[in-house]
Amino acid sequence: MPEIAPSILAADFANLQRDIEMLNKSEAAWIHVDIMDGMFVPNISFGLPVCSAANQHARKPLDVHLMIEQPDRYLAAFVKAGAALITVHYEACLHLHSTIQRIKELGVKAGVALNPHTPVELLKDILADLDLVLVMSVNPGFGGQKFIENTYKKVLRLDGMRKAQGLNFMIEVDGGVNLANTPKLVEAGVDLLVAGSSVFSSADPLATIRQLRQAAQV
Ligand SMILES: O=C(CO)[C@@H](O)[C@H](O)COP(=O)(O)O
Ligand SMILES: [Co+2]
Repeated sequence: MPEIAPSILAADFANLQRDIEMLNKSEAAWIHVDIMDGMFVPNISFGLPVCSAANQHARKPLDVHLMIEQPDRYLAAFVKAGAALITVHYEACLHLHSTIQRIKELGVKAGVALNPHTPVELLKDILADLDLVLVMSVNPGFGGQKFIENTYKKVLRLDGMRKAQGLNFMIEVDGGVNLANTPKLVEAGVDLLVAGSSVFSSADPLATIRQLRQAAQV
């Protein structure tokens, strides 16, 4: 069943505990944590202390999306800070296979994210090692951007590769996800939908998460 991972990038940082407690009560399956270093992406979000603080209150697993250069330097620290799943960017890893093995050795799930211009076919020889592939549906770095329509085709191709290889990694889509595009994304093969501004900018975030989950039952 497709699940929802609200991104706390769009939460009220001055009331982060309140917003995480709201997510605890919600139908969200994961809490998405966006880490940006101002180098891999042109924005700085927050780092280890905020991830740790979120983890102290979260009763859902943390899905940590590392938008940072040379992520190997921080893998162990993010596991200590509460990550249950760590996703690194294909474009940020020179030795991706080795990075994925290190994440797994640390005892958490391992994912790879692809920027909008990166073809899913480049992952062919590492798919069997992955728990998740994150298809970026905006250019990484900011919340609140417009969904890129080519994402559907990428997800369809990735789902085809998953079936052809008999694998069961999850497909996650991140950026501009809303009630309107959720059904088509699920039909294309998405298992996990990240939603930042569509949840936290809505009048009733709890209801929006419920509606996103319903929209995903296609
Ligand atoms: O990784 C990112 C952005 O780089 C995302 O996780 C955003 O935080 C999603 O925000 P919305 O597009 O849903 O507002
Ligand atoms: Co993200």
